[in-house]
Amino acid sequence: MFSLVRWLPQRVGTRLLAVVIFAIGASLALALLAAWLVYRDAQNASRVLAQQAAENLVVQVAAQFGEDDDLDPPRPFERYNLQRTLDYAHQAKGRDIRVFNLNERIVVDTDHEDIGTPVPTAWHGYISAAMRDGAPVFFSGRIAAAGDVRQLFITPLHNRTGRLVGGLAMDYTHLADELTGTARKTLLILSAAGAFVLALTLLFGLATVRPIALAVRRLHGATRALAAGRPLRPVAIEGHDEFAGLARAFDDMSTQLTRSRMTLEEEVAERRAAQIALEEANARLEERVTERTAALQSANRQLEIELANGKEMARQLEQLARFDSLTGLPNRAMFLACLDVAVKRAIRMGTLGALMFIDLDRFKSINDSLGHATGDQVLRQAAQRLSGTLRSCDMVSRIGGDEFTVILEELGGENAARAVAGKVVAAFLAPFNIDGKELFLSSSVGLALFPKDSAEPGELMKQADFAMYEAKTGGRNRFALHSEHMAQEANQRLVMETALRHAMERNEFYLAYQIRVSATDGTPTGTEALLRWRSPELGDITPAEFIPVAEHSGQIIEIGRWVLQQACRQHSIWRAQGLQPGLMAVNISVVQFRQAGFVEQVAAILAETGMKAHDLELELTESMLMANPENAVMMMHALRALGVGLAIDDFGTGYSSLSYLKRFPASRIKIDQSFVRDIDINQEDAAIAAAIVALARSLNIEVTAEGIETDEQLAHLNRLDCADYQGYYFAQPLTAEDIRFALDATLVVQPG
Ligand SMILES: Nc1nc2c(ncn2[C@@H]2O[C@@H]3COP(=O)(O)O[C@H]4[C@@H](O)[C@H](n5cnc6c(=O)[nH]c(N)nc65)O[C@@H]4COP(=O)(O)O[C@H]3[C@H]2O)c(=O)[nH]1
Repeated sequence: MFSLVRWLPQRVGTRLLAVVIFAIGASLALALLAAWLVYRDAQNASRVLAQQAAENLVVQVAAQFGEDDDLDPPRPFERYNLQRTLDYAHQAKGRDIRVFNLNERIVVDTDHEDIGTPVPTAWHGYISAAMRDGAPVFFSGRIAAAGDVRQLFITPLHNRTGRLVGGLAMDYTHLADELTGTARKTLLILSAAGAFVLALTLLFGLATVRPIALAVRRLHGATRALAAGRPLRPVAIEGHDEFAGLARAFDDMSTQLTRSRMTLEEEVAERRAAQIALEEANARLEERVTERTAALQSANRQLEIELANGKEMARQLEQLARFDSLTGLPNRAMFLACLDVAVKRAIRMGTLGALMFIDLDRFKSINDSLGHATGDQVLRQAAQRLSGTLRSCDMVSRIGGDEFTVILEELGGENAARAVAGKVVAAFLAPFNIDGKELFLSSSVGLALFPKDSAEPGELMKQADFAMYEAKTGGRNRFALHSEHMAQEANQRLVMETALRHAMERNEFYLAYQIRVSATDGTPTGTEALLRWRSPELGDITPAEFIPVAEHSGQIIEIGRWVLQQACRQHSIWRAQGLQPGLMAVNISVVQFRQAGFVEQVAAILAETGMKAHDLELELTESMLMANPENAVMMMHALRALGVGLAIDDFGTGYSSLSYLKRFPASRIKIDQSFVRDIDINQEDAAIAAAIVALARSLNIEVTAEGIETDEQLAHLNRLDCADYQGYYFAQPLTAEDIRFALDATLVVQPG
């Protein structure tokens, strides 16, 4: 049975099943209706028959008593007749009948035992209805309390005059059973069959519809989820029916869909990312395009401005290329071009021209001490002064620094050139007024004539330069004309410069040492290292000759370091030999002093040679310090910090301001030879020497007098308060070897 129930839904569609159930139900309902109708008709028929029988009986009963007779109580005869009539009816037709009076007491009954008993109380209502309506009333009820339910009817009973005298109750169950028995059985069978079929159908329906509904609900839910785009879950209907097949197909489709959706989502995500990246790249591109456009526009504007300014700039560039921006005078390039033309013209025209080189004396120290702004103003005023002094046809140029040139053409003769040079020198005698301050400068002028001295511009320049150098070394504030002698000198300088280049590597230098002695007891207090150059080609050359050349060429830096190293090393050797060399004085050039890292160089040499710093004394010239006093003070402090002594050489020649002297941390002052030379015969020199000593003493600075040659000089100096003496009087500069012996000897100071 159950396997059938399970099998059926697999083969029958839900709708078909519903139709079948409906058809079976409808057929059963129709059959039941038909049976019920038959049963009802049979029942009605039994009632009609029963009523007819009752009416006959009533007629028969009524016929048994008189016209006005009553049934309460019935007369015996009447009762007898009535009883017989009923008994006959009972016997003939099997009908159970009773007659009751108006008091509802049974007066005649086919069941004799009930006569005289009241009718059952349950009948009262039906009796009243029948009496009131005058018509029979059918009902189901019990005759005895413990009896079966019977089909009964009650009908009123009248006597012959028509007066109501009681009622008649008849049990027509047999009749009804006869007529309705078949119909009732049919109805029962149909009902039972219908109930069974319906129950079976319901069971089938439930067994069939439930899984179907469940499957349909799951599938429906899944399709709705699919339609709404929600995540899909497996429908998972087991079995082999259409729903299971559909569910599998649906699950397969869901899996495919999920995969393709995931792929699609990935693709969408990738595309979205790509789109975002593209949009960002686009935005960046746009930004850059905007920036570039702005930059291009700006560059374009700039270009337009530059183009507009182009001509002006070209003009300015040309100006810059040919003219000096500070003074507005022609520059070196322009000057050279003009000189070339001037020389050629002079040759062609047979005239005389002159090239004038002008150098401003003391300009460097003004520039260093008062600053470049002041220096620039001086240069501008110098340019104006020159231009104002000369004729407009004379070409004034500035060729660099404080160097000016003038080209003079068509001169009457050599004297004319001298006259112009004299005018230039005179022009610089007047002070320069810079920001309310008066500055005194002078000029050194060199002259070369063309084509007389040379027809070659380069050579002319050199000649004029040498002449200017000559004027400068000759005491400044003057002019000098180029001469053969000068040319020779210049040539010699050139030769010397060339020879100097090889002097170091060929070991042509050596040091001489001049002893310095104590002014009180004449014992050696130190030595001064003096540089010597013995050139194989040029012979012995004095420092006074070659040091300016070495300074000019810059070779002095290398040479000076060598001197310092050599002197310190020698000092250490003497010490190692057990001598007491005292101080070692070493001359320092202005070029060395200005050199960056000079202090470090001194420290390194001391360390390298093992010499004690306090045994070393560096000699600096007064003019060197005054060239840039501020810087000099700084440098001197740094050197003193090393422990090195500092002597101001040639003191008295450099116009030191006393205020500066106070600030220079010098440990010694050397009175220049020029004051010592005539100290015994020249009162002024003697006074200056005395003043220097007094000043130094007041500043607690030691004094050395140098260049002492005679007893007279010494005698005069002995009256002053010098610490040391130095000069040929005591010792010539000697070789290191000779110094060894000299250091041992005690030199006696001759009293004046
Ligand atoms: N007439 C006379 N002269 C005397 C007497 N006693 C010494 N002298 C000379 O006077 C000079 C003294 O040196 P200075 O004043 O520093 O003057 C030095 C110094 O300024 C410079 N010099 C010498 N050696 C060096 C050096 O190594 N480096 C630098 N930068 N300059 C040096 O050259 C100058 C000349 O040096 P030198 O020719 O050696 O000349 C030396 C010395 O020989 C004397 O009694 N009478």
